[in-house]
Amino acid sequence: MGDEDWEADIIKPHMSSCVPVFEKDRYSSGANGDSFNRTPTSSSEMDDGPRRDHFMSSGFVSGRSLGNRDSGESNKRENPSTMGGFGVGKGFGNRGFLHNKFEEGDSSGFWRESSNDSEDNQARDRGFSRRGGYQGGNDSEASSSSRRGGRGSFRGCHGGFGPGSPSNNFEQDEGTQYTGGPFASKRSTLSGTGNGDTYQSRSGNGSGRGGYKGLNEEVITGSGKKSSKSEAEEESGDTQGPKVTYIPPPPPEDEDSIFAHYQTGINFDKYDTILVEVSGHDAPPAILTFEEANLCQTLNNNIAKAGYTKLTPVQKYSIPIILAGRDLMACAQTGSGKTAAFLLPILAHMMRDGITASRFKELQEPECIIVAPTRELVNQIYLEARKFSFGTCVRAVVIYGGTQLGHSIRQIVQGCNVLCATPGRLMDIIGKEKIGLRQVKYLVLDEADRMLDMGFGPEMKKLISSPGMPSKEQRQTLMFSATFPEEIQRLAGEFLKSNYLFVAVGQVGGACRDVQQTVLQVGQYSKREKLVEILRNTGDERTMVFVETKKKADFIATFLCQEKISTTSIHGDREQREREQALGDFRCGKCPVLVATSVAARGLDIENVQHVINFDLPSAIDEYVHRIGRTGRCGNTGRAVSFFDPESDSHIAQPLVKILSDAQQDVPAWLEEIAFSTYLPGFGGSVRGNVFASVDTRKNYQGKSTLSTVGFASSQMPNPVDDESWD
Ligand SMILES: Nc1ncnc2c1ncn2[C@@H]1O[C@H](COP(=O)(O)OP(=O)(O)OP(=O)(O)O)[C@@H](O)[C@H]1O
Repeated sequence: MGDEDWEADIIKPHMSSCVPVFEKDRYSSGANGDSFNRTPTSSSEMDDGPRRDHFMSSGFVSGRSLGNRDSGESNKRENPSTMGGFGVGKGFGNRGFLHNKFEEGDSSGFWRESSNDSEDNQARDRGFSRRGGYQGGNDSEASSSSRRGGRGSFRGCHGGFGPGSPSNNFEQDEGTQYTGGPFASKRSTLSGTGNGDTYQSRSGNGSGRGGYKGLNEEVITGSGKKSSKSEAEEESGDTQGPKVTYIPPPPPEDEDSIFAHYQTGINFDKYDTILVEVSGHDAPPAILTFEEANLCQTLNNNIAKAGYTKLTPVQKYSIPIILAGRDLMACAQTGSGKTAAFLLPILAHMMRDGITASRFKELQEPECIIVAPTRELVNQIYLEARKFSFGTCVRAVVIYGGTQLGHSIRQIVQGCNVLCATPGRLMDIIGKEKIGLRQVKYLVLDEADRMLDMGFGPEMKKLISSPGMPSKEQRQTLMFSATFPEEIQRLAGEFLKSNYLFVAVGQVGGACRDVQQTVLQVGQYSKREKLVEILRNTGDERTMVFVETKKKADFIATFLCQEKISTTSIHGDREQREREQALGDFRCGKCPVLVATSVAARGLDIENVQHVINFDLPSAIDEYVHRIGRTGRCGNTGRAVSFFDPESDSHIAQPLVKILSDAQQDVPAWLEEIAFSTYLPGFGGSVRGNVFASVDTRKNYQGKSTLSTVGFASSQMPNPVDDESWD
């Protein structure tokens, strides 16, 4: 099979016609076998048979098996951007209205699979074909449950194109979808029965997600859920299927490790020039220094030990707002310190108000619950919470899916004041009555737009209506993200008091300007070659390569290993142990290349990621913003290169041009042309992921800007205008 066919072929029912030789020992695990950083043991391995076939086979065989051993602000807002504009001198100019070659709904393009990597759902897959790296088509695990059966059969096929009956095993329940033309909303899912020999289209119901694609959620049914089982059940591993036994290693306890941090970059001081807008009534003045926050001594010590000397803009504005007890929706660029912006004032309040010191109890009642969409991210937030609460009686706990439920419970019963959790595991633990909600004073939704969208929104609604959860009037609810599409902002109203404040640092949804963005036109079939070329030039620079599907992540990771580029991968089909190992290998530089799906797009704060490559562009522009935000953090500079394939990516051309323009990046003329040719007059409207909420959307309710704008330092804060009309 030719290179060109590999992606198309994996979605064809005649897949069995491609039965590459399974080379079980090709990449036998080394002592440290959790990553892909192996090279073929002999050159002949690279040469047996056509090279492309070789990649194909080992990509899916070895990729799977390898990876799966258990083993001051300015006083005004700058250039407020107008929606739908392509400003900053990079407009469409006189390009004329070209014939739209990639018309909407034109499904002649390529199929594309959704990677469906919503983190909380991956546990359902654990223990399957990956164990031992190989299973035949008639995967014995397929019988463990009907649902698992379906998966098992697919995995059998996926896991090695083995000697079973792969022709019957084409089944994918992960939301494979067509991408037609621009703004394609057709979302078809190849699904199947236990035998997996049927295509079952789910197009039309938009998978309950309003027909947009690409956020990698797995929770997709007409009711907004993918399967009849709750995410919590799937995540816990406590229902059907093999029990999850993974217990994550405890983080280092020594002070040096707890306070380890990386340096702020040369552009950290430039944060001061970013313009900030605060909307809502009676916003407290911003603070300029940590001292002004009047935090307790222990917190101040911890801040100093963490190496923080200066506040970032989102911290300057959010800390006093939270200290004043107000609800908040804050939008600030990636890597600009949102985590400390909510943790510090919450901890300060807890210290001030006094908390029940941690002690063993079967039912714990935390004062603060922080939810975030991915396991790795909640873990990271937990480490920050642990750092800032060091030496206090506040005990932070983290729980997330893919780990042993008993382990989560054991962590909790020892005492829990601040609970960092993924939604599924949280609901599970609440259901098991290990967590009571009556004492919750602070509810934080990090990556809030993601937490409120169709994937997690239902869980979040369940959470706020769970027995005991104080009403929004009685708790403080805080939402943070780098992106806040309009429709999500509207949904947020249900969670927030009506007088919540909205902080916008820079352009809402804008990309971090410290990231140099390049878009290259690369056809589907040239992407790998281009990728290798770039990686050879970047040498040991830490690089994240984003792809759209889990399978492709394995495939590309294996391919890169074959090219002798030390690579690991992270995606939702990997076991939690493997995900953490992969991240560890990437963090420490053992594998300088991490191939990832969007599961790693948000929040991850990894030192020295110099480079992000969008091998596949995401479907939604907000995802793009988060992905490239893995580099250029905390004042450091970074680079992002995106492969744009006009056949499949034209739907994102328009918002991409806007993101580039707003970040004062060069916009290639060809991209402008594509964007213009796919121009939708209503752009800025309702196509999910292409929405730019340049403001607090409460303004838009009135069709006029009626909110106070207080982008001022504390001493210059004007009185907010009276505006009761919108709340
Ligand atoms: N005031 C500060 N001084 C120095 N470093 C800081 C400061 N605030 C945050 N940092 C560091 O900056 C890095 C990025 O912070 P953080 O992860 O909170 O960003 P974020 O805005 O939440 O990003 P994302 O949108 O990607 O989630 C972290 O390593 C954090 O420790």
